[in-house]
Amino acid sequence: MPTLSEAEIASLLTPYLPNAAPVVVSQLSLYLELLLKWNARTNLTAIRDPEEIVRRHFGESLFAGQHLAPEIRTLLDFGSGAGFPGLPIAILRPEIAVTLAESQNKKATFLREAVRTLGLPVEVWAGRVETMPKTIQFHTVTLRAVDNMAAALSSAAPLAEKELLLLVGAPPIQPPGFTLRAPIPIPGTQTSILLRATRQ
Ligand SMILES: C[S@@+](CC[C@H](N)C(=O)[O-])C[C@H]1O[C@@H](n2cnc3c(N)ncnc32)[C@H](O)[C@@H]1O
Repeated sequence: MPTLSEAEIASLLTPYLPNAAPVVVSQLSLYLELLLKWNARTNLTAIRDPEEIVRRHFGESLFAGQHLAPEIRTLLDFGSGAGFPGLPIAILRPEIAVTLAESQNKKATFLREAVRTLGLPVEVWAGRVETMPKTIQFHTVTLRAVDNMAAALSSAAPLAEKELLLLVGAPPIQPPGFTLRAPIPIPGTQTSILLRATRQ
């Protein structure tokens, strides 16, 4: 028996993604079970309550995913941790080639297992973003809850062809060459906002 039924997951997601498609909810259910199993023996996320994982991690990631332009084909999730926001975005928008970059080995190992279990064509870069080939670019780079956001942004900016999509507590300094758009409130939280920075 899954920890939460698919109906319960869909209901918890309603503020972030009304009318989630059944295929999205069933993929998220698999992801939740795997995350709970791994998190019981290795610390992937401090959020342990399944409903909170659905709301905060899945919901906020899917909310961000809905603010991506329809034409996006490539996306890098910088410091993906246990997969947020990149993996729910890959579930929501399977036509996007998503790369999850994560420098901690145990988290990158989990990400590889999650991608295999979910059967998603997602790449995992197990290392620091700064060690990626300098020639690579992605349409959009996402960042959520990355420590030292200023340093992360200066590493992320050259990789973003069009846009940075940030889930942050407060607007950061505007990265050179980008225009910060108006902050978008995220449902269910006063502590973080969604920010788009588009290349000028
Ligand atoms: C606080 S966690 C947040 C994870 C996830 N984005 C989330 O919102 O739950 C930040 C993650 O970024 C990773 N990280 C930080 N700097 C990185 C870098 N330069 N390259 C790759 N991963 C990085 C860390 O290992 C950590 O797992």
